[in-house]
Amino acid sequence: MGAASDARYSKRMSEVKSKTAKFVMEKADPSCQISFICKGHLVCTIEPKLLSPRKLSQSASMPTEINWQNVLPRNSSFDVLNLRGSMTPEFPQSLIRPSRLPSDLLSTNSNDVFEVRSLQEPSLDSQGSTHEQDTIAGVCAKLQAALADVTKYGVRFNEEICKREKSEMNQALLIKKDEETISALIKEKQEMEFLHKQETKMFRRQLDLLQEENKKFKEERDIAVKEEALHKQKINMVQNQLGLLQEENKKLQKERDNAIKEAEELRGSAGRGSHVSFSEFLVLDLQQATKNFSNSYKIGEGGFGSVYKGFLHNTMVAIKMLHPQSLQGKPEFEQEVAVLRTMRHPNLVTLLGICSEKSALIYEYLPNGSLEDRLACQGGTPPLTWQIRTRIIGEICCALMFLHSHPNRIVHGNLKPENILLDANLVSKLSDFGISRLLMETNSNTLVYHTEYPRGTFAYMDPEFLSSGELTVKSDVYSFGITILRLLTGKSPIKIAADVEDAIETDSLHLIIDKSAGDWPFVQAEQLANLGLRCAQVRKRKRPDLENEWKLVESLMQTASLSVSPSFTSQLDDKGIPSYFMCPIFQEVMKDPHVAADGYTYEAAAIKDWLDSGRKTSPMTNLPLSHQELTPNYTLRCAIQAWLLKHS
Ligand SMILES: Nc1ncnc2c1ncn2[C@@H]1O[C@H](COP(=O)(O)OP(=O)(O)OP(=O)(O)O)[C@@H](O)[C@H]1O
Repeated sequence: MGAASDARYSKRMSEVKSKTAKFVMEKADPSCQISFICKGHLVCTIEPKLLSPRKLSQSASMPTEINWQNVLPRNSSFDVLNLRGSMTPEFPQSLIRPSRLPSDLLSTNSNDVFEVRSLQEPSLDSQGSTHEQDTIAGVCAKLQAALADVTKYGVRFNEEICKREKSEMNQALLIKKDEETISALIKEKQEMEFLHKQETKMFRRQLDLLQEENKKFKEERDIAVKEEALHKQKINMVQNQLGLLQEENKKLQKERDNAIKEAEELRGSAGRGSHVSFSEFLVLDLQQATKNFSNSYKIGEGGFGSVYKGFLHNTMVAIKMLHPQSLQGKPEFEQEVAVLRTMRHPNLVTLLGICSEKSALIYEYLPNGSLEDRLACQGGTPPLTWQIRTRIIGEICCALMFLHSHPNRIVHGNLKPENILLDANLVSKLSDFGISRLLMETNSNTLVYHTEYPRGTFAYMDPEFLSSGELTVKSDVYSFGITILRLLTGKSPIKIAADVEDAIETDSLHLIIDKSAGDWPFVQAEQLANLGLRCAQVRKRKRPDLENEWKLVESLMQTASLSVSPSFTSQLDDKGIPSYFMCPIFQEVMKDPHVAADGYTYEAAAIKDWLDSGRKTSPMTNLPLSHQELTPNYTLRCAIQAWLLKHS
């Protein structure tokens, strides 16, 4: 049994310390051998004493009533091991054996106990022995109960010890793990430090490189800044020089214009030269207007060259550049300039100027492109209505009559929808005078231009001009006829006259009229078809004079109620009258409008009075008039009449 609590153990300990142990030592049966232990160490042993038979009987009769549970405090650290057996008077040493060493008692095996075996001594007398036996049996029973308690307690103790040991082992394991983790962390830290050192080294190297680069960059930037400053200085100088040159150029242009004016004044009315505002442009002007002939400014390409859109002297213009390698281009360029600079008409494209250095022609810009493109609805534009088509026929008729009756007697020579351009209000203007010709009077009093190389667009070309090389006003009438049929049917110009003729003969004209133009009134359509066919006769002598057809054209325009073109109505004066209808001299709505040599339209009586009074300059521009001829402006007259009808 325990000699004392573990806390009190020392190596020199040789006797029991606890009260209970002392009590047991004193009270235990002398036959018992008891070993006292503390913290697993044997402290002392009391040996059993051999008793005399009397003493033995005494002791046998003296019940050993030790209730160990009562003796030992429950929470005592003093340990009572499992004792089993019964007290005997004789307790031979050989019968007591420690089954295990005290340290082994940590085992939970309930059999790990000191075993005490009692030997039943034979009784001395039968009565006394029976009583004695009963007493011993009772004591034994109590002792066994006590031993059972002790066994239970011991098992619990063992369990407790096991738990502690396990937790200690776990702790040890945890400590081991912690140690491992710490060593791993230390290793990692060392690696990190190593890497950090390496990175720091690299970073320093890079920093050095960057600093070097930065230095270089700064040096280069300083040089660039200096160069830029120099460059700017140079640009300023060049700009100043350019400004001076431009001013000088303006002066020169002014001087030149004045010189031309003077020359023309000297030449008098015989002069056929420039009299309307017409300029010579610099290549620089054109470059600025077209962002150096950028492709995004290109609007067309023809046999003559490329056409660009541009903004020149606050005006939108179209610039036609002659192909540098074009052989025919140069004479065409000169022809176009010769014709257009002397003429102004509402249905002729206005030539604003030229750039001789680049052989460029500068026109007013016509935003709706060519009639051919609009008939083909190129770019998704809506189809032209029959009313607009009828008006265009009237306008072109008017332009041709103007050209043919001009003092210079001009034949356009290349009339076709590609050469009819449309302004913002779809008012048509005849363009491309490159192969137009001034007619000469022949011996037979007919006006003809003769060439061995007839040029033009085959489908629209007068067949007699093709075969004879004789260009006359009737050549334009033929082209005009084909253009009328094309506007009426929307068909290709090749064989168009034959197709329309067939349709009329077979009463199927309605089938070939262009439906996209809307509900063309049949009578009107038929009249136009017949007019087209008359003009497109193969024999020129069968073709009509346009003046003779004008009445019909005028009535067609009026019926179509189109004569008031949007361009006329768009500019109304305070009384709501289109300003184009007013005579610039009389300031009244015109009844008989006529175009003068300056391109402006006047009331016939007003301009005649002006000229008869001896004045030789334009009432609008004050510039000399190249001639005194007056041409009726039929389209305008038609427009005025329709407008008056509507507003009466
Ligand atoms: N004044 C203008 N305003 C707007 N566009 C124009 C103008 N002049 C020409 N164009 C555009 O440029 C295109 C080509 O012009 P044009 O037919 O006059 O060139 P060209 O070289 O004389 O052609 P061609 O082969 O008929 O001789 C036209 O179809 C038209 O789209």
